Amino acid sequence: MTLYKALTIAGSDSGGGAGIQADLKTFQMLDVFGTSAVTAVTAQNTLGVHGIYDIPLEGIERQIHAVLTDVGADAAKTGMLSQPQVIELVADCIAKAGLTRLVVDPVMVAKGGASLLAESARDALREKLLPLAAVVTPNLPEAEVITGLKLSSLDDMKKAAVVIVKEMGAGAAIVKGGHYEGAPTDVLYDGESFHLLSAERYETRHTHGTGCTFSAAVCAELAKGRTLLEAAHTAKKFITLAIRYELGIGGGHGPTNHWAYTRHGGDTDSGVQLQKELTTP
Ligand SMILES: Nc1ncnc2c1ncn2[C@@H]1O[C@H](COP(=O)(O)OP(=O)(O)O)[C@@H](O)[C@H]1O
Ligand SMILES: Cc1ncc(COP(=O)(O)OP(=O)(O)O)c(N)n1
Repeated sequence: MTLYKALTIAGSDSGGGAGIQADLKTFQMLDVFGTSAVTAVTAQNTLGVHGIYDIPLEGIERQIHAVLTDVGADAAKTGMLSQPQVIELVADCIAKAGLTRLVVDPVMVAKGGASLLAESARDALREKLLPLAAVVTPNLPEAEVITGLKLSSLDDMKKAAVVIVKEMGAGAAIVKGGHYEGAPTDVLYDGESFHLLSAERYETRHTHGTGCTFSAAVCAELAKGRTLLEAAHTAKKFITLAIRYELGIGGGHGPTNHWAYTRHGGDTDSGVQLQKELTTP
């Protein structure tokens, strides 16, 4: 059996629902060996973020170096990067390592409202990291910040995806529709065509870490050599089931269920629709 490996460069969530913890659980459930470089430690639970402790730059660089020079990585993803210097360092490490299967989840704000990326880091994100990404996975508010566009329709989401790819140099973009009212439809643009990934919306407060889990699933599938479309389709099924089969943990925004995809017949039971769009915005 071939062993595939993926590296996550992100923040630690002590509550286990988002960040490094969500990424490693997702890699494991999708049969990919996970490694990590922690950028910041958060004291966090389902009720919110109670403290943020940044890891010194040298510590981040050494973790990435230790992983890449020995274990290796077939793909990598980034999550909470906190500060502009961290983005610059991570971009430099990724470029030097020649890692091309890179998923950038441009984490900015946690569900409870805590800021996970300094405003001063936004330019570095756009200029240094996005051009290295095979795919960028912003939610609606993140896509608005990155592009400066106001997004209130599927057509707007398509326009934002085009800007991220054509003007900012990312290989592809998946603008996620979890914050959009109605069915949670995500727009994938790969520089040529659009695909819509849609599913039923589940009314639940247990959606902490949905973005981390989704992007980690894309990363795991890319590590196995799947195409971006295949990876996004699996990731959408993974997150849809993880939300549907909620665990009911904690008194606030609880974590999603990382076991659900394998325990509930992921490929048959998710109800996810993948549709190629024939119109352009
Ligand atoms: N209530 C929900 N029901 C079903 N799918 C959802 C729900 N909320 C989010 N999703 C899906 O979860 C994934 C993560 O999206 P989103 O919540 O927008 O990201 P983030 O956690 O970065 O804010 C997307 O595929 C989105 O469509
Ligand atoms: C350490 C850490 N990283 C990322 C997030 C944000 O995760 P996300 O998947 O966007 O989910 P929500 O926090 O929005 O539920 C985080 N909270 N902590």
